[in-house]
Amino acid sequence: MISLDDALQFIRSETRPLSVERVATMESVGRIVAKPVAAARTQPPFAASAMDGYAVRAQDLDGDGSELLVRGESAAGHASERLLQAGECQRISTGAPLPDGSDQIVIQENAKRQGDRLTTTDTPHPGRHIRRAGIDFTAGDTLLSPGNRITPRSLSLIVSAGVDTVDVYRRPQTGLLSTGDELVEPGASTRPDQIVNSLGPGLGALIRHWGGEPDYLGIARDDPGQVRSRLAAASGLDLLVTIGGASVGDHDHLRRVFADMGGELVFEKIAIKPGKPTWFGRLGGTHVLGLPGNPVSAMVMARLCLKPLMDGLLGQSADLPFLTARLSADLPANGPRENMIRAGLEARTGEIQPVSNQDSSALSALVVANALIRRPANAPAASAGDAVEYLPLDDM
Ligand SMILES: Nc1nc2c(c(=O)[nH]1)N[C@H]1C(S)=C(S)[C@@H](COP(=O)(O)OP(=O)(O)OC[C@H]3O[C@@H](n4cnc5c(N)ncnc54)[C@H](O)[C@@H]3O)O[C@H]1N2
Ligand code: MOO
Repeated sequence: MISLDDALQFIRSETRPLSVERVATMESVGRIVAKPVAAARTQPPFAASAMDGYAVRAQDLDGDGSELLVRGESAAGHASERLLQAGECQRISTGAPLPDGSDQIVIQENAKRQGDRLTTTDTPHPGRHIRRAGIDFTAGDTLLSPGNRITPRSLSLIVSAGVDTVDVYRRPQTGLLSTGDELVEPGASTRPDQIVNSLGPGLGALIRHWGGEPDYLGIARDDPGQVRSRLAAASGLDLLVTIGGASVGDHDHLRRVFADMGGELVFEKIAIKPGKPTWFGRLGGTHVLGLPGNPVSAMVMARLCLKPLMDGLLGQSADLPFLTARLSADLPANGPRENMIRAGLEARTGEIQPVSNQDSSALSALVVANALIRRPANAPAASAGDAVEYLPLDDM
């Protein structure tokens, strides 16, 4: 058995970023940037008013009731053609281009207008209420860098910059294979001795959420021939995730068939709870990650191993973002396996506490939890108030 850290080291050394493809900006949310994204235009493209009011020449203001002649208007989308002359001002709206000759905005609250006469007691402050051209970015500026995930926020940014396409890493094509005679697909009628294949949809959603393209390969029954044909169907994919059949039972054929087909094992068994039977290898050019069938074990190990594996394929850091919090309850000494305790982190107090049900089949407890407390192998008992490492579960 190896440690989680060693398993992650193997995963890192086995994975390389996938090839790069060009996608339309409008379709790019969730993708990982592979090449720097540069602005195709400057924003704002012109000096613009930040307020509704009047564009003036600062030198025309004396702070003592200056009187100006209102001539012309600059509205958003309708730039004024007029050059502002001495003693003149122009009506201007927020976001409208500054007329040539003006260098200050008087907001309308600070002015009194009668016909084409404007009086204001504003003092001269060149640049007041003006957005210079390019205060957001200038054409050619790098807006997004390799490794950045395109979010709704960054989509708005690159659309404003006139970027039509983005070079991103190809999505990992990820096969997903359930195994077991007891499994029934969601929605089908079930006998009392059957179990709904809940991990198929759950892991499929995680694969999509983490930037992959899931390819569901169905349920392989506990039959070596069927397991073989499903493994063969994964050839050509970047990654195959198998569920169940990872342990040592008489009906756990997966690992034997994988070896018969020439699969090369990188590691088997991690000294961790839950998730000990997790294994990792390669079949042809396809990475294979074997997750245990117990639902909590599978979900936890997906977070701990599948996410870093996919991150590696997507040119991302494969590190797990552990944080620190204070315990609000005592913990007993830990055994020889590192323990990932399902826990609730109270955001208000920053305190963390295990949820009551730690069974590796209890999805209800995983859903109540929002974090995993990491207890090192053989850790001594811990007391309320002690600092512990935890992993937030907010991205799953
Ligand atoms: N003698 C030993 N027995 C077990 C060991 C061991 O070391 N020695 N390890 C235990 C641990 S730890 C785990 S975790 C489980 C993992 O077993 P498998 O990966 O072989 O999983 P299965 O036996 O196929 O299933 C276990 C459990 O999970 C349910 N399951 C399976 N697939 C799904 C699915 N797609 N959706 C929902 N539920 C699923 C299955 O019905 C079983 O209840 O082994 C221990 N045994
Ligand atoms: O991890 Mo098994 O993963 O302890 O139920």
